[in-house]
Amino acid sequence: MQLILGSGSPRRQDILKQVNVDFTVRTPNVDESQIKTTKPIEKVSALCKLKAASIIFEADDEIIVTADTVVSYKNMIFEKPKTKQEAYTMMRALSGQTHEVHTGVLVNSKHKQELFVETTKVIFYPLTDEEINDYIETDEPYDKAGAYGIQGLAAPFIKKIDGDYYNVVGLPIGRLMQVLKNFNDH
Ligand SMILES: Cc1cn([C@H]2C[C@H](O)[C@@H](COP(=O)(O)OP(=O)(O)OP(=O)(O)O)O2)c(=O)[nH]c1=O
Repeated sequence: MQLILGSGSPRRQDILKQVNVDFTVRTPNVDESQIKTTKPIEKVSALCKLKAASIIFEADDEIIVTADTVVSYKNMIFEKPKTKQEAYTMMRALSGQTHEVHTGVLVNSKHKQELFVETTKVIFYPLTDEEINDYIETDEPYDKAGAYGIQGLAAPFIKKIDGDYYNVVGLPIGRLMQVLKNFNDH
């Protein structure tokens, strides 16, 4: 079996490296705007399927893992902010509140697919305008769902999490390894 990480996300690659898993990267190429659903679980599920469909098997024994992460708050989905204004709005909404981070993961071989969605609750401390404005001046928000990186400069904003930390960073490694352990390729 050869593990292919179907993701260009440096965080997902770092998490797999951290646990000494051998893998190669194949970056998906998709137009995420095709997926119109406003339901977060449906959305991450559809997006990891779409990403998987854009990656070609190069050998019969490959297992290709794709993932997608969104933040949901009330009835809104927060993806990557495109502008400073969007990043501000997301941080302002999350300030002092509880939100959810959902990561969909698809494990795909030529014979079998397994999809799951892992959810982590995150509680933010109340943030001042100065904290938000300083943060959105950094590069950090713009390639991250919800406009923050728990693993970076946003660490002090976090009051509490309930669930898998690695899921917030983009890859729920524990659950993924459980699936891979039991993934019978026949
Ligand atoms: C909430 C949060 C998200 N993120 C990241 C994880 C994901 O990389 C990103 C969400 O974008 P995704 O669309 O899930 O993934 P991606 O575009 O980075 O990579 P690819 O499609 O090639 O797999 O947000 C953090 O790094 N820290 C956080 O605290």
